[in-house]
Amino acid sequence: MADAAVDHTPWRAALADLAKGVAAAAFIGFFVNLLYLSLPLYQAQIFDRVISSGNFDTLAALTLIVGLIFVFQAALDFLRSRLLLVIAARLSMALGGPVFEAAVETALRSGAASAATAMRDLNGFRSFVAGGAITLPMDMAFTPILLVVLTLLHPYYGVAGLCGAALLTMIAVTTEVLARRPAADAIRKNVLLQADTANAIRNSEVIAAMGMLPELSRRWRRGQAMSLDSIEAGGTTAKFLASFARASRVGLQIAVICLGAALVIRQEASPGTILAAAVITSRMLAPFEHLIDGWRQWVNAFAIARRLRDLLHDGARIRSAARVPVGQAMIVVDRLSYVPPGQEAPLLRNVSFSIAPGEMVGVIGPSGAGKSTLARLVVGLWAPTTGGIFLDGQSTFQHERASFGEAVGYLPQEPLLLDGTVRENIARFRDAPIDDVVAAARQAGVHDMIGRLPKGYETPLVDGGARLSGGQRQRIALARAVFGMPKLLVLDEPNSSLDADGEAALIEAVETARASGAAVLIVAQRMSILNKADRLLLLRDGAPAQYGDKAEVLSALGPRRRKAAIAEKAYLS
Ligand SMILES: Nc1ncnc2c1ncn2[C@@H]1O[C@H](COP(=O)(O)OP(=O)(O)OP(=O)(O)O)[C@@H](O)[C@H]1O
Repeated sequence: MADAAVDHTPWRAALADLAKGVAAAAFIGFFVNLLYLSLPLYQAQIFDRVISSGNFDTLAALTLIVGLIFVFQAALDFLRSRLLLVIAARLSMALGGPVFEAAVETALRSGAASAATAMRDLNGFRSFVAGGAITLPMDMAFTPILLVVLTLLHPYYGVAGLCGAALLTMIAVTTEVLARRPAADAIRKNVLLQADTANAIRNSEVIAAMGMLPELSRRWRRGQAMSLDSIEAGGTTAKFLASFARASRVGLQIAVICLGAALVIRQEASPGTILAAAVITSRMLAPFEHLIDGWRQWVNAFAIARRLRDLLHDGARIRSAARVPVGQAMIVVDRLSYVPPGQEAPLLRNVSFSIAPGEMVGVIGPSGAGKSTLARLVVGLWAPTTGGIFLDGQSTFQHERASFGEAVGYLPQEPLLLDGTVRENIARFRDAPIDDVVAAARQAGVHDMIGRLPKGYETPLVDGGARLSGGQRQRIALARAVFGMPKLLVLDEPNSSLDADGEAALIEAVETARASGAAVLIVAQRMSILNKADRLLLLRDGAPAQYGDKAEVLSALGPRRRKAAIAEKAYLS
């Protein structure tokens, strides 16, 4: 795997942009915090100057100044929040596309759940940046200044503030230690529960038809109870310690007032310092109180950032980024073996064959022999473990996807369509002229069927075309596969849902593709289409049992399969 292709650009660029934005927010935050000091200073002046002198002009002037300061401070505070919202949106915009692409790519190897996690992570990271927690370190960085002011009022106030900060930090650390495991457990169980829900919704027809809902509902409620248990276990501890922290902050304020009163009685401090010290202590301890919740958010944000970085790294690493147009429709499969990641037994062993332009090779074999696995490897969804698959001399796995996709048509065994119109689906969501779309539909023999849909080519499809019949879906997916006259056509059981008419249309579509010089690989059970193949490959347990001339391979199939082929031919004719 070419490490030279490693691309950190989107992640690094987004982090650099984030760092700049956060630095600007920190700069504004410094003044927001600084201006808060005007309140205790105002209080001290009122007590020590205005009340003793009884001067109303001084009172009015001080009040006006402090009022203006607070208006300015509120404006700065709003500016900081707004800036964080903008940075979060920019981060989302910058990473959205790359994360989406990497998530879809990763789903090929790690399944749909990991892709869904990636999109949730991106959202979580955006909320973290937009929310208050990201400013926590900035607010805490102001603590030394507040401590100095407290100490200047009287060293004992400084000592009290320092003790308060230490106590609240200890509470935050204890909360993190005690609640971390149950919180992680609750998140894990909740993800499973969500997957269970999505699965049930996807299979709602089967569930309703066979009355499986009560049992599934019981299973879901068991999962929900377990998830709630974990939430409660972690939540109770965290809530108790958060209440304790809140009470401690109020208690510390009372302690500072009490300390101030004692200092005034002993004439070591002026009365004005009492309220000023209480307000500054409260302000200084606020971020430490939020540390209990903020800590968790920072830990989560770090975990999310690591996952997103790895996802973008892995997603970008696996394919080449350079466009290489496919010239000749020559596909070569060379001593191909495939072992799925994390497994030991190979699904395919030592498979070799080639297809020249205009040729067709059929793949047959019993269920589970590895036919679909071979089709997926040929279109470069997975990386071969050993050996290779080359289209026009380039590895089908490493090939840059857009230029590869322009030359390839693929019809998977379970052809799902995407949400969008029939036209968009056939055109693979490219901005293609309608003539090309109609040409592909005609080639797949589906033009008339589309004409009978409510809005013809503009009919919107939802849930992967769930409201179409299996045969309709398969034929629209065939039109999508032959769209743009691909040079390599890989069809995995393209006739599994087709009637005789559909089968005839399929044969015609494949013949047209071959006549235009396409190489065709077809996985099929029925002989009608296989009769058109130049050569057959018989797979058994992932290994080639027979490869070559059609008649030779069929003779190796045994009498039962031959009899079935003859009966099928009679039915179709
Ligand atoms: N991602 C995967 N990880 C592990 N095993 C897999 C994976 N995909 C398929 N398999 C296994 O590989 C074997 C071959 O599957 P494949 O779908 O290629 O068979 P097939 O010949 O197409 O069967 P059928 O005719 O029933 O479609 C099966 O045993 C299947 O369970």
